[in-house]
Amino acid sequence: MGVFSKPAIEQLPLIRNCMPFSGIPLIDLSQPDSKALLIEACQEFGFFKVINHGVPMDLISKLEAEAINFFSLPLSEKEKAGPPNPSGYGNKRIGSSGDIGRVEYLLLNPQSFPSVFGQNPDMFRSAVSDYLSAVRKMACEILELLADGLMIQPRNVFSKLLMDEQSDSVFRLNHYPPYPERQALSGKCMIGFGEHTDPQIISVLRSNNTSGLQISLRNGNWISVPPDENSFFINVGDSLQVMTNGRFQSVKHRVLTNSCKSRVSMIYFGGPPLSEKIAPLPSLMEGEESHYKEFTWFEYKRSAYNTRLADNRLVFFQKVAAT
Ligand SMILES: C=C1C[C@]23C[C@@]1(O)CC[C@H]2[C@@]12CC[C@H](O)[C@@](C)(C(=O)O1)[C@H]2[C@@H]3C(=O)O
Ligand SMILES: O=C(O)CCC(=O)C(=O)O
Ligand SMILES: [Fe+2]
Repeated sequence: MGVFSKPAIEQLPLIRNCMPFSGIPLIDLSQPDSKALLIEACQEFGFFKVINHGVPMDLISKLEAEAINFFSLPLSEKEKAGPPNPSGYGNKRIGSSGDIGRVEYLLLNPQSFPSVFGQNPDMFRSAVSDYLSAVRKMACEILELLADGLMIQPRNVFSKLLMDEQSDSVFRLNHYPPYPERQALSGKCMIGFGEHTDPQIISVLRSNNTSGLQISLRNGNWISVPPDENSFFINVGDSLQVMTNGRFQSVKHRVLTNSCKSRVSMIYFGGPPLSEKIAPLPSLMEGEESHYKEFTWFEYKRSAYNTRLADNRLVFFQKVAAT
């Protein structure tokens, strides 16, 4: 992969940061009241933080150490694992429509790892695989609680899509180096990962203790999410928005760079099989019209991957309301 030209990245706007927000919904998975809180969080924010999640800390630390090792390699070594389509190393360019950010990353398809992979590919592969099994289990538990909360049966309507052998899930490791020079001078931040919603059903994000993640509230205000390396953050994705006929809404989020510390994040994007029809669940539709045209995950993904990060990808699949 070629070196990204300096002027293009320098043209990224500087953004004024905001105060960390203390009102992010907190779900304790060990508590019996978590169902109702989960539903409220998905309706109000499309985003929440999870504690008592059951993912062993040693799996998280092992993978984080592998990721740090990889990102510490010389660029020429990392580029041997590129480009990131569909799996591999990427640097500054996000997707194929011209988006850029202050980030380097590994995009991994859990089913097919790139063959060139840092210094000890087998250790890396097994750290990713152990982590993903535990995180997918937690994601399924959350989706089953959501089905219970919505009073949908069977309770695995969402989770079975992630458990399917053909599930089209993605895993991403992001590294945001610190950018002290311009930021320190201006007190503003640069875009690490531009604003977007995630197209899949659910995303499970874990980061180290470096800030940067922001979400957009329903009123359009951006708020900073205080980092917490011991917890997970969950995003409602576009597909879950459609399956709930808009009752839950996918959350717009972005990452700003931190002026003095590296941020390392790991995100599991739980997606359905490519052939799966994505449509509102009939049991949620009593007396309601579907807000969406019919489409498969393959059709949505193909369309989404041709859009820019900040685009509203669902707009092409929305039914125009009759007047
Ligand atoms: C600009 C893009 C990058 C993206 C594909 C897209 O065309 C629009 C969606 C982007 C996104 C956001 C969530 C995940 O990070 C991702 C892997 C995904 O499934 O959709 C990325 C895509 C990417 O980086 O290739
Ligand atoms: O790196 C992060 O913290 C979030 C990145 C993100 O939203 C994504 O990769 O889709
Ligand atoms: Fe995202």
